[in-house]
Amino acid sequence: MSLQSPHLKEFTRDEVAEHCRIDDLWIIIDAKVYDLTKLKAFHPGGLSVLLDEDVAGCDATEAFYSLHRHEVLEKTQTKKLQIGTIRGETSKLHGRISGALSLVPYAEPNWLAPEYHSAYYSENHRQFQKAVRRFIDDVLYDEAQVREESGERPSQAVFDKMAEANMHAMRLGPGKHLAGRKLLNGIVKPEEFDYFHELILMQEFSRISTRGYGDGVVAGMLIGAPPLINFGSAELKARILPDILDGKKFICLAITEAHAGSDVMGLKTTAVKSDDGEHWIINGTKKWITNGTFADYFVVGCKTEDGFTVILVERGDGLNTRPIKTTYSASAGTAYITFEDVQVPVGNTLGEEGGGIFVMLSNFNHERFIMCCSSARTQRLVVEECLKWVTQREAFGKPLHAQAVIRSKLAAMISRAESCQHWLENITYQMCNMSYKQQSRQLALLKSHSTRCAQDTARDAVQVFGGRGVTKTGMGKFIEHDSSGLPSLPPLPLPFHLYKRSSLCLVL
Ligand code: HEM
Repeated sequence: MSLQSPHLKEFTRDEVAEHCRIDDLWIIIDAKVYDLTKLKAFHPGGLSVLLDEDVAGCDATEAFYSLHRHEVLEKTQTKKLQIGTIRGETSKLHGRISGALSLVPYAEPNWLAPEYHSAYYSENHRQFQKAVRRFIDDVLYDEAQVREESGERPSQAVFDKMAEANMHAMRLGPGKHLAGRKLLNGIVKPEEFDYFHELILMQEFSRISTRGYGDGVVAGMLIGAPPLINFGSAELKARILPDILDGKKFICLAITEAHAGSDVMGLKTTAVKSDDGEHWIINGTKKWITNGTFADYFVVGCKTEDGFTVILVERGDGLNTRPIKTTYSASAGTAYITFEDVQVPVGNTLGEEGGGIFVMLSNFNHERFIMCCSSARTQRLVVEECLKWVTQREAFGKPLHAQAVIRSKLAAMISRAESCQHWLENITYQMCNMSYKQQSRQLALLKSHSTRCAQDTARDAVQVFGGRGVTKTGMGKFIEHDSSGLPSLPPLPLPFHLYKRSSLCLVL
């Protein structure tokens, strides 16, 4: 049975060739016939390129793919331009297939490639990976691309679907917070969920390749909820945690200030006890707070009489948030926060009064782990984009990959991605078997290694893509996205801004 849409006709190549004029302009791309007569006035690449003698009325497949991403053909406006197909021929090229593995070499961690073996992953991990990929492709991917650009935060519909699968809870890693929850339709039992499941989850999330939206999907919870889980009172946890894990309420970590960032003891926000000793009165500011614009709860680092104390503040009188513009998308909800005589019950203190530094440090290992997962997977995406580009792009009469200098860069990128992934898997195995305290040194070293590799790979990718590596749309858009914010590293063909990505920063 033919799946061809009824409005599409069949043509021979000779018939298409007759339509090669400015007022009657057809082309063939991958056995599909497009009428570009109306597009020509709006084509971002201009008219003259469409009238070239090897484009107008011709098979422009190669010319098209050397300049456009496949997604251009998937847009509704482009689909309307298709008038038919070439008789006796079928299309061979397709875009992303939901849930599928990439066929580009090195685009997937090698435990997912059929020819490789791994001592770390069980059959359950493999089933879990398939289900998570399908979920992310179906539920998050398209919205992420649109909202990264518009700056809107992730929709409540996405949060709800994530909650239904218990994604929010799983993203916090193994632990008691999973108890009694049905994880991704029951694919893994809460007590069997381990750090490899978490690694898979984090890496599959990184594939959406939208930094702001990615952080908008509750990065605040990843760093804000652990202090509540580990140091909050039973009453506080029972009242607040379920709504957070169910995606109904949002929490963030509010430590950094305009005055001090990593110098936590230099913070100026104060919390002073009320005369009756029942409340904290908080005054001060916080800056660069991920998810702050939409959070309901703020885990706030304050200067107190005894030193540094962490307090959970609920959105209310005296607390105001406003968005601040950053290198990445406003989808992340990055905020500047002001506290003016904000009154908080003393029962909202997390951990000991004056013991805030311990509360903060206690989650660093896990944060490092998350960053290592994301950094290793993002490098692989860059490798995939580069491999696709050097294959389809021709320069000096041959594909880019025929140039030795390009092959050398690709080899270096691939080696870096492999080294980060394999060290990560080894550490993940240790995490499944070591105490939390024992894990810290290895994780800190891996984070340093992985983020440096990511910077080198971003720099090489910009060189492979040339001007497209600094262009927000088109072929190099993911490379620009990944490298924007990085400080210039010589020798570069063009100046570019370098990147400060939470998952790629160099702090140990
Ligand atoms: C279905 C047919 C086509 C559609 C819908 C289309 C659409 C587009 C779009 C959306 C862009 C902007 C890409 C971006 O930066 O995001 C673009 C750019 C461009 N297009 Fe097309 N195009 C088509 C066919 C062609 C063909 C056959 C050629 C001939 C070689 C061509 C040449 C170009 C050029 C030179 C650019 C500028 C590329 C750049 O800035 O790097 N287009 N086109």
